[in-house]
Amino acid sequence: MQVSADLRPILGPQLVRLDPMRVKQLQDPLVYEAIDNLAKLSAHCLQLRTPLTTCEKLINSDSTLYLSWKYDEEEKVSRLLGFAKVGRKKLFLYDAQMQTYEGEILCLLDFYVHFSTQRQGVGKQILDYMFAQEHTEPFQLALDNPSVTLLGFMSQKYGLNRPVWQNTNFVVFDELFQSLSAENGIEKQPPDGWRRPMTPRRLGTGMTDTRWLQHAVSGHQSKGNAMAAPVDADMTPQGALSNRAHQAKARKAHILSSKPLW
Ligand SMILES: CC(=O)SCCNC(=O)CCNC(=O)[C@H](O)C(C)(C)COP(=O)(O)OP(=O)(O)OC[C@H]1O[C@@H](n2cnc3c(N)ncnc32)[C@H](O)[C@@H]1OP(=O)(O)O
Repeated sequence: MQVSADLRPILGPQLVRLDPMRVKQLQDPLVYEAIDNLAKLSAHCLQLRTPLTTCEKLINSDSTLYLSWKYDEEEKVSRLLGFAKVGRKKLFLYDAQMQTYEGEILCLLDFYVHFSTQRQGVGKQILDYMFAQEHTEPFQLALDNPSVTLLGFMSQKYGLNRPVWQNTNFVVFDELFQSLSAENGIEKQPPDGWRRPMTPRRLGTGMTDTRWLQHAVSGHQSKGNAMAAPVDADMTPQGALSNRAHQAKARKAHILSSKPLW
């Protein structure tokens, strides 16, 4: 995304952290437009009707944008290369054994590198910078409805290849739960803001044990959009990389295209 101006005095270094206050302080229509246009490409890539990211939304949110850009001395233009938008969200999660957890976790909400610059290491640079700034390890990140490309990226660049899909379309990695589990018989302390709720009480006759958890949460509550069809719990990496990503994408597209009920 090209801007015919030298953005060095405005943006500073080539990898920049833009929290809502910083975005507000930019006060530069050129930069706002360039970020919004890059976010539109991200939405187009994911076949979303509305961009997940705009500067206006960022200013009014508690999300942070990590932006990679560079100034081309020869052509005297600035180019926005890619961005990652993250935010902390309180999530209710279950692991592959249906143990339940809840806590605040850093979520990757939107991640895009301009198509002309992909597979040149920009995405990894952005996430590495983000992890350092947020004092977070890659396995502690939740991905909001990740694309197949993003799952491949996390596997290849960070060795995270055991995604655990949640009914909310978030994905966390098995390593997150491993880091919380007992070591040498001693239960590890969960991170701040985390607790593992008691095993849910049995419903009905008790014939179903914990199976009800698989289908109990059928839609994204915050979107107010419960769906009739539950997502199949295919926990194999292959299944996660293909079927479930497509299902999640289809569900998200459905949610975005649904007419409001009122
Ligand atoms: C929560 C969410 O935001 S979900 C949406 C994620 N965004 C997208 O899917 C949009 C399209 N993709 C992109 O914008 C980028 O490819 C990103 C952001 C996923 C990664 O950025 P890049 O700058 O390409 O990453 P980087 O160069 O550091 O690493 C490349 C790795 O990403 C993966 N990857 C990137 N593009 C592709 C592709 N077209 N096909 C398969 N794997 C790919 C591979 O693991 C690749 O490693 P390799 O080139 O050694 O095979």
